[in-house]
Amino acid sequence: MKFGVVVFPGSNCDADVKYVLEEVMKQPTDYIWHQETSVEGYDCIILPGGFSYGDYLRTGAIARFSPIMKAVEEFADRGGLVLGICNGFQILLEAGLLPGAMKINDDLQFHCHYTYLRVENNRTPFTNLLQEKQVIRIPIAHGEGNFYADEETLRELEENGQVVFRYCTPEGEITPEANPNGSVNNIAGICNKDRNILGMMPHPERCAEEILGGTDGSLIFASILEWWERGGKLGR
Ligand SMILES: NC(=O)CC[C@H](N)C(=O)O
Repeated sequence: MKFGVVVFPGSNCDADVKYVLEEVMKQPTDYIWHQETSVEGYDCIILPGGFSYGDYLRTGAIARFSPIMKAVEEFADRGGLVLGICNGFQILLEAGLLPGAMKINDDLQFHCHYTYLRVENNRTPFTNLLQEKQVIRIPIAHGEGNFYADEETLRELEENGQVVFRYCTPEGEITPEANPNGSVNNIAGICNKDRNILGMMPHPERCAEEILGGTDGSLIFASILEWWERGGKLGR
């Protein structure tokens, strides 16, 4: 399976993602500079974390106009897998590839620490090796992760099973205390209706090896490979 990691000016998790895909998951992986106009030859595109364009205006608001984003959108329209991590999630929202918007964390602080996530939907290419309601531990690092959607959009997200991860306690309870940024309904990650696009604020690439203190992140990448090996089908 061939991965492409898009590099925007200000991306800073691109090398981490490439390292995990190549060294831990053993998959061929290229960087794709944001001024490229094609993603041909790739099976999964990752928009990594960072501070594209210095987070000016709003996070992701400028990067969404990078030439590569048109190719990413067409790739996603054809059913291609797209994973946006943190700033990548923010870019997907700004690009309209996922619904909703990101606000500054409600305490105005940058949060950089582990969080617990409850898996709300394991019937996606990104979560098929996880159990429904399984609690995983993945770190966040952001100042603008306060996901917001209007009532109608939120209802649709919930009804369609598009909420993939929620911040929770270590026991899997959804509480305000477990929510690091004020995100509506404790949402940490969502997918599109077709489930081939996932945006998540936590960083799976930062916990894919024991030496880094956790391996839960590797389950996301392993799920993608599993899905691919099944010929792009879900279910066990
Ligand atoms: N780790 C990231 O992707 C970073 C941050 C992001 N741009 C923010 O909200 O602060």
